[in-house]
Amino acid sequence: MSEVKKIAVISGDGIGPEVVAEALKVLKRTEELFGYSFETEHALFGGIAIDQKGTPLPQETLDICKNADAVLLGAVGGPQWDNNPKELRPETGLLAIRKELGLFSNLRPAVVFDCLKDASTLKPEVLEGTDLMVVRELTGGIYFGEKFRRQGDQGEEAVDTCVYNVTEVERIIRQGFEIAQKRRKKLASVDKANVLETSRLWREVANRLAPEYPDVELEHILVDNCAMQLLRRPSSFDVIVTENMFGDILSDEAAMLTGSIGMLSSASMGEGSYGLYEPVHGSAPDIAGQELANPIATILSLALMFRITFGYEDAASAIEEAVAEVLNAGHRTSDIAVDKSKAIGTSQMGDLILAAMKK
Ligand SMILES: NC(=O)c1ccc[n+]([C@@H]2O[C@H](COP(=O)([O-])OP(=O)(O)OC[C@H]3O[C@@H](n4cnc5c(N)ncnc54)[C@H](O)[C@@H]3O)[C@@H](O)[C@H]2O)c1
Ligand SMILES: CC(C)[C@H](C(=O)O)[C@@H](O)C(=O)O
Ligand SMILES: [Mg+2]
Repeated sequence: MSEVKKIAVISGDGIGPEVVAEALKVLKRTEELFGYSFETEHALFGGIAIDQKGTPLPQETLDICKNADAVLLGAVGGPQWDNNPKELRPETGLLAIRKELGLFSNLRPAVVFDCLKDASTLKPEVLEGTDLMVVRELTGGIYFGEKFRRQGDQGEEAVDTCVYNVTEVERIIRQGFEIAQKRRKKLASVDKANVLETSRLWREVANRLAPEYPDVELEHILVDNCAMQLLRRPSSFDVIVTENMFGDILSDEAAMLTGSIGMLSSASMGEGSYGLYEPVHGSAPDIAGQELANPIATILSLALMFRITFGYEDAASAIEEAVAEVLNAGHRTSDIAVDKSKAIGTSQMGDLILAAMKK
């Protein structure tokens, strides 16, 4: 019997509980098939925590996460909290949990499944062979800089500051190089060095580190051009390393290469093997409670947890192969279905993936 691994489970808001429920079914199936043991502990987070505990990130939730080996997160947010003051917003909790757990590196793989090429809005021949990884800096930049309002000469002003120190930049760019070394050895460092001082520091650091990774081909690309090239030549990208806000935007763009944001998984890491795993998508209030959510992003995030935090490559591959098998057999949730009338629901998709899992 293997050692019991502790997983903190945060369902959150909107479709969060629906997609996490499917991932937990897969977790249980993994125990049965491979003999691994997991202990799960559920914690309140986001809008539901604001309603029940008066804060998006209760101390108890943070403690449960810190005591676990990994965290599985659904999504947070919703219109009912959109007009709350900053400290009572679900998204504030999301930034706080990333910071508190030291998760500076957010890995967002975007892989185009052959059978889903017709689900994308782009031409299939453009998507052919696309398999890229966005490495997004997650605990710095404009998300975490000082923010305030003030009175200016022409009325009220709002200020968001973007700060990066050299240590923050160096550790994430090293991540980019190291991940590229294990892949196709191409690194696109994305910045706005023609305008932003933080980006000029970013580029200097990338150039300084490059000689330490002579096997990796480094390309600098401005973020506006990168947004365009992602649609023009997506398959030419291997690893993209970029700052917090650019990574947020480019990863949603990359989602559409795969057909839907419901396909995009993510891992948020610090220095060690501890990680938080969540789909890239949000709480999708427009489809919540209707069995319409695609659970694959969350299920694939669980596969990333098995691979990266626990080193359970067999279980990770079993999940990924089961997802591919179900998609190849033509099953689709409505976000990736060409013929929406044949689409299946959230739990049906989860059940099919379970059934397809093999040792
Ligand atoms: N990590 C997170 O928890 C996270 C991430 C992004 C947004 N949010 C929050 O979620 C709320 C909604 O944000 P949004 O609408 O901009 O982004 P969103 O990702 O929730 O939804 C964007 C669109 O994609 C669709 N979609 C998303 N996930 C899907 C899935 N699994 N299956 C099928 N369709 C899916 C939605 O129906 C919607 O049309 C906001 O409160 C936002 O702050 C949270
Ligand atoms: C909800 C929001 C704060 C979050 C982010 O911008 O990081 C989300 O868009 C994401 O991509 O995880
Ligand atoms: Mg985002």
